[in-house]
Amino acid sequence: MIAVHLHAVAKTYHLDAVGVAALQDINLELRAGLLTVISGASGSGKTTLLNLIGGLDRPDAGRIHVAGHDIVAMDDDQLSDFRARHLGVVFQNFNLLPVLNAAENVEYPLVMLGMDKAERKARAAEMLAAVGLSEQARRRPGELSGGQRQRVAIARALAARPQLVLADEPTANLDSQTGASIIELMRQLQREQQVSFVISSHDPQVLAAADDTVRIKDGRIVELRRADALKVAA
Ligand SMILES: Nc1ncnc2c1ncn2[C@@H]1O[C@H](COP(=O)(O)OP(=O)(O)OP(=O)(O)O)[C@@H](O)[C@H]1O
Repeated sequence: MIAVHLHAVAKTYHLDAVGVAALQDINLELRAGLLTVISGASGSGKTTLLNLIGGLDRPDAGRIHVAGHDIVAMDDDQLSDFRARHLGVVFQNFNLLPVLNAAENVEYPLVMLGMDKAERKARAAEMLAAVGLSEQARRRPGELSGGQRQRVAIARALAARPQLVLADEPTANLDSQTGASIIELMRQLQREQQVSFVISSHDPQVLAAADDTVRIKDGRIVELRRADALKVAA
């Protein structure tokens, strides 16, 4: 099963009169139910690639299918509905809403989906328990450590039971020990919930946890490594 398929994808940003080719001729299939890490130096195009897969940005050329859906063909409303139902997103800087407590942050995407209140509350409690934060449910982000904030963000990303979770440098703002516990948590949830994770990172701890790895350089794929079936099943 293929979670993400990119065919001949290109993206150029225009700054004044100068064009920056952020991605060129990207052809890639990411396997479903695995943890794939996209690595590469700063400026290589990792964030651009995740933003295209997540429908936050649109390619100049090429086709992108996510969970079998052609996301380039969708209009903005269809795309935001698709994102809400099928994708979870984890950011480098956590992106929690500061006025909401941990449980409310996790519930927020479920409100957007129109889920009823009792089900929402139960799901948020279940997700906070899964990331080990039941005790902190009523705390606001400002009262949590960086690692705890990222756990809340992971609970939020998984709350709507998406098929795919995208995480852009999720350990970049954490010390290495906290980063290690976050990647271990993502690994565990990815396996338990059989969800596909695509993570951009140059953190060696994150790379070590990957099934498949894609390395990009100057906007092009320079290496694709796929774990063998034995490791994937382990
Ligand atoms: N909104 C934008 N406007 C103009 N240029 C951009 C924009 N976003 C990215 N770029 C350029 O596109 C290229 C790829 O950037 P991208 O952010 O995807 O790389 P990255 O690998 O994620 O880098 P980092 O690890 O530093 O986040 C870079 O040259 C960058 O300067």
